Amino acid sequence: MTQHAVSFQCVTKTFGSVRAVGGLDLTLDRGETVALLGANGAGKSTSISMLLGLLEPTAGQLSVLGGSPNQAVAEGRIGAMLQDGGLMPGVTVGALVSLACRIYPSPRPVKQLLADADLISIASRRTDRLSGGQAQRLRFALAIAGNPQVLVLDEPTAAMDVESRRAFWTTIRGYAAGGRTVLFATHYMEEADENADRIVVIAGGRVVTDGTPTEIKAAAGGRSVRFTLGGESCAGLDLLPGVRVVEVHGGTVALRTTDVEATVRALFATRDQVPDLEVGGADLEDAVLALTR
Ligand SMILES: Nc1ncnc2c1ncn2[C@@H]1O[C@H](COP(=O)(O)OP(=O)(O)OP(=O)(O)O)[C@@H](O)[C@H]1O
Repeated sequence: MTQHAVSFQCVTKTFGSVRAVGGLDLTLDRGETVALLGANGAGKSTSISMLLGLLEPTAGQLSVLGGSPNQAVAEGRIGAMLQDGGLMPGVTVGALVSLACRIYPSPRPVKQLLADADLISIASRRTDRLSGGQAQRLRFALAIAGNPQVLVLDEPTAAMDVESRRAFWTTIRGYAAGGRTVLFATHYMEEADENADRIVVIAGGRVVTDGTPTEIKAAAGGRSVRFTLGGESCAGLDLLPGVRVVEVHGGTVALRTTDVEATVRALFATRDQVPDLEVGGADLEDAVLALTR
């Protein structure tokens, strides 16, 4: 029996002439929280659908907790929150959560679920009267009703404002802290940066980058040092320690560096002055773009 929570081995999926997933090799260990990033059409949703047994791979092997996706779904060992997961209309939040619990062999207690998803105050509200954020919290409760070891979230916070998003991630982190595996697809880089142990970037349904947020930012030379040239030449800036890229816009220079301290020290050693110096935080979005370009 495999140790992996999730394993894709050379998985492909084609729809007619469209190759949505082109040989995906990816394993997730138990207890990991992994962000799946990629441009529109990169194959994130298709991969997630195969993981949940909603689509059959055209070729390759896929397993969840050592068994097939369908087996894991039936046993409540994998739960999911999908982008357009419909909610049964005309019933209350509490009734729908109770109903979901009855489907699974070892569900979480209904009260616990309502508390985990912050639904207690709206338990008697009808599901078709919920705000976008409340509906997402309900989808989250339904996703964890079977107490799954693997939780899959496809752009879970797309309909949420900043505050709801923050509260939602606190809840997810609490759930993941019990040794569960969480895989989430997102377009929000800061969400991946703040919440994932590991970031996997896919393009054409294949992994192009896989590492911790820090590793990915470092690999792309993710920090920037900016200053005003003030009449001085930019010759030699590309030779400063750590510098990977030199960009000059008007009178401003931006250096992308893997070693901010060494770069700044060398700058001061080689110039009389470094006006308007700014050190930019590592930017995951830039890093991912640089690595997928
Ligand atoms: N049922 C389908 N029939 C035909 N083509 C499909 C089907 N589902 C997906 N595709 C195509 O497969 C590719 C991958 O789509 P997918 O939805 O998996 O990407 P994604 O990374 O989830 O994109 P997004 O970020 O926009 O949600 C796209 O080119 C898409 O048009």
